[in-house]
Amino acid sequence: MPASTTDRDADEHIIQVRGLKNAFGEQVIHDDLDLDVRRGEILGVVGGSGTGKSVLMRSIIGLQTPVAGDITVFGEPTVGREETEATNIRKRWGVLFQGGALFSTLTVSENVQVPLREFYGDMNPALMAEIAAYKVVMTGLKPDAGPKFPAELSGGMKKRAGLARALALDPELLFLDEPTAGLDPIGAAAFDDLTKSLQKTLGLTVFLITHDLDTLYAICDRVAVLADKKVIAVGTIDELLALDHPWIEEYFKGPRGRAAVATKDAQADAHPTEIKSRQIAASPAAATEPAEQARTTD
Ligand SMILES: Nc1ncnc2c1ncn2[C@@H]1O[C@H](COP(=O)(O)OP(=O)(O)OP(=O)(O)O)[C@@H](O)[C@H]1O
Repeated sequence: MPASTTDRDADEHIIQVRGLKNAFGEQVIHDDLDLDVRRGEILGVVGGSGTGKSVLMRSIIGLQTPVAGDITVFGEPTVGREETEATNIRKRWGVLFQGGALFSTLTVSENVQVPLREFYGDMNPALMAEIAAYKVVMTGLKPDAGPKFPAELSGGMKKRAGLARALALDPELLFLDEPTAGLDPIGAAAFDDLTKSLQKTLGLTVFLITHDLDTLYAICDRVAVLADKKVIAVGTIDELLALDHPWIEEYFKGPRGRAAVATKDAQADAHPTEIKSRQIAASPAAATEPAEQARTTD
């Protein structure tokens, strides 16, 4: 039987948010916010500090109960679901929280195994360790990172370890909250390349909160702008600039925005047949090298 229009839309939009309202006491964070995230895209989410980017992410993944509104992920409603019903949806996404949020008393391998234990507690421990080792290497860390504790890792390595944990369950959807914050420019660029490469090879959809203009230009298919308690615009950067909105103009055409464009253009000129944001391999070494190039953040 052919899929109905509704089914097709739900399939195309991995995340659908309608009429979202969030408030903490008198402070209204979101009011009548709508957003669609398309299958297979990297959606950058930007907005001034405190506009509610992280609260939006937490609402989508069920850590924040909205005052009003509907959220569907993979076509399934997530607001007000019973824990047991939500589990099947939660298995299909991975989350990298701001700062990595690794458990400091667990090794990298044990951190990566946390979601496996949560959702597949009866899995053979040797298999869990094997899966963890695979995810560690997949994120560009050396195999010997597995037995290390977070305190023994650089900032870039911690982010990769957090990403390895987010990938533990082979998710279809990845949430990244400011993944390049605190990284040096080369480490940040390498992390961007890693994200793009994972999106392509694993067919991931990525919801990416960032303040990093280089990341937006380098890897995001579309960008959603949060302001005035809503998503005021979604589109490619060119589409957003055509809107003539003062905040968007200021954000993308300010000095840092211009620097990000200049970096992108310079690299496109250097590699006219393959427009790569930065020619930095997503290698473990790159994540720990000192800064050598300019990088722009807002
Ligand atoms: N648990 C909470 N209790 C009360 N207020 C909260 C809570 N979580 C977030 N807020 C408030 O909600 C607003 C939005 O926070 P949020 O962390 O989503 O902003 P953001 O856009 O991600 O900011 P930034 O870019 O600085 O990380 C802020 O004013 C914050 O203080």
